[in-house]
Amino acid sequence: MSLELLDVTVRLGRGESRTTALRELTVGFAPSALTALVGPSGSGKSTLLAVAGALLRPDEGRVLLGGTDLARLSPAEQARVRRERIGYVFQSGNLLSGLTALEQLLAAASVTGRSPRSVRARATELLTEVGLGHRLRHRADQMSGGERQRIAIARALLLEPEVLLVDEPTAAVDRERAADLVELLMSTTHRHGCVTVVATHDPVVVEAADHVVDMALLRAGSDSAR
Ligand SMILES: Nc1ncnc2c1ncn2[C@@H]1O[C@H](COP(=O)(O)OP(=O)(O)OP(=O)(O)O)[C@@H](O)[C@H]1O
Repeated sequence: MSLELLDVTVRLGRGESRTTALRELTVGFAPSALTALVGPSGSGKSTLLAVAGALLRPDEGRVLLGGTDLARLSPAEQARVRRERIGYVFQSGNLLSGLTALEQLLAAASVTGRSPRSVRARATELLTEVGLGHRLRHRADQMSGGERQRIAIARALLLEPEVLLVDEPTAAVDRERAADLVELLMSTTHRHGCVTVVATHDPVVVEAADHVVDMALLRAGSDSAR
């Protein structure tokens, strides 16, 4: 199932700080592919992820996931799409305070109606894949930024979303770990056939990606895909 933004315009802020963050932007993201979203600071990468993830309703334009226009859904329908179809790995992490790494994943699964028991083995496997197998029972709020980011990746992958939106996944980790994370995101994308969009400045991600979309070129009216 592909994800398309058609003629999307987003204005943010009020009064003097009012900014057109995205202007008449059209871009498509293919399933079973990881797209690196690059571009200078302020070019709209985070805004694009928010619109693509039904976190922000565009002022104009359509956001098509399969046949569904996410921009036209009611707030309740958008919430359901967010819960059931989209995985987010954002810098803030949005982890729950007081819970261990493993509990973060089990709690996320229970929100979508899966029993903790049925997902425990898979959650353990994913945390091991992101290099936290030895820290399953450590509290996430006592871990580093990079470790918390890795928990957020494992949590998103556990729910096997159709769309995986990732903001700067390698910003807080060392080079070796960055390569491992990219490999995990790539293999998961290809295995599950999801649409993966990764906003990044990191050449490690750009090199590995199936496609690259440059916000600077999009704004100029075209996009670069390879
Ligand atoms: N709440 C807001 N109010 C007004 N303008 C905003 C707001 N949030 C973002 N902007 C502006 O919208 C534009 C796009 O911002 P966005 O955060 O999407 O860029 P980005 O490419 O993700 O940047 P970075 O690489 O620095 O994270 C920028 O010009 C930014 O200043």
